[in-house]
Amino acid sequence: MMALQGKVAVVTGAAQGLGKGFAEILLQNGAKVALLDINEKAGKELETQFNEAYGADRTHFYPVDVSSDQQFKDAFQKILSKFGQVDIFCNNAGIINEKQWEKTVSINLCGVVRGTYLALEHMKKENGGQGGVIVNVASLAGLGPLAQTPIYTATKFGVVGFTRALALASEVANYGVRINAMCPAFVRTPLIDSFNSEEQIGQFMGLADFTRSLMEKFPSLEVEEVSKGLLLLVKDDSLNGACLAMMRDGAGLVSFPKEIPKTPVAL
Ligand SMILES: NC(=O)c1ccc[n+]([C@@H]2O[C@H](COP(=O)([O-])OP(=O)(O)OC[C@H]3O[C@@H](n4cnc5c(N)ncnc54)[C@H](O)[C@@H]3O)[C@@H](O)[C@H]2O)c1
Ligand SMILES: CC/C=C\C[C@H](O)/C=C/C=C\C=C\C=C\[C@@H](O)[C@@H](O)C/C=C\CCC(=O)O
Repeated sequence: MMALQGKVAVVTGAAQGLGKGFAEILLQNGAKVALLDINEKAGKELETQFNEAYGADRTHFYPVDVSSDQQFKDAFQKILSKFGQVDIFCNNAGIINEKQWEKTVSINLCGVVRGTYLALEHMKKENGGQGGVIVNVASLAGLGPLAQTPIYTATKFGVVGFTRALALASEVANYGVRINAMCPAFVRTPLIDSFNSEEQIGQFMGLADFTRSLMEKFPSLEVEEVSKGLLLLVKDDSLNGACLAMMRDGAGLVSFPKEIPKTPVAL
């Protein structure tokens, strides 16, 4: 298991919700944490709260829009200047917006790619790096379709596929970096109210009751429960290319079929 004492972690979308929970559990386990978020007010307030709770200078906030290549790169350099290294990188920032769907893709998928590649360039052994672990936050909607949010679903399937492919590349090329994905079902954060917002859901508002039925099938998890899943994917150094599915009735590592289950058709 990876010891976190003295390690340096980066968490995107850290100002609230799951990202705040992930940052806190990493701090509680001895890591220093760089908080990245587009919400500057909330991020600065959380930096102060965490420094008071876990010791001065254990946390620093960096205002970053993960859809901006330059902002992400600039922040990463500032993090290296302040902390000297990055051992853990959690790409968590994400939104639901089926109307501004290019924005959703740019944040949920492209933002994860940007963060992953920044971390990988720093961590991989062929670049003189010390190795490390990257956790990309997908969703249960990255394993099965969420009818009301086809674009969000596409981004999460993309995060799962990208993570698994890069984990395989890391194994084959011996990068010394582990890359895993988290696939939680509904979690009690402001994000899940999106399904009721015409501004975010647009043409799919008529499917709100279908999502409500899914919320009955998958009762909401608490941030604290999901944060334990992050800790597992960070600490268990046997896990690379793992997808952790998390639902109220339990969590499990997804077993992807070696062969695609299919019904033969005559062509
Ligand atoms: N809440 C759920 O039910 C649930 C379930 C599965 C997966 N997820 C995923 O977990 C992640 C976090 O979701 P959450 O529920 O905590 O949502 P949230 O809305 O509570 O928090 C998201 C955070 O990301 C930040 N953010 C948004 N756009 C950004 C950008 N362009 N650059 C930087 N930061 C940005 C926000 O300011 C906010 O602090 C998302 O990727 C989401 O898809 C959420
Ligand atoms: C409005 C959306 C709110 C939050 C999005 C967040 O990512 C939460 C997603 C939660 C659940 C998604 C469920 C998707 C369900 C279906 O695709 C279905 O096929 C189930 C998929 C896997 C089944 C797991 C199981 O039953 O073992």
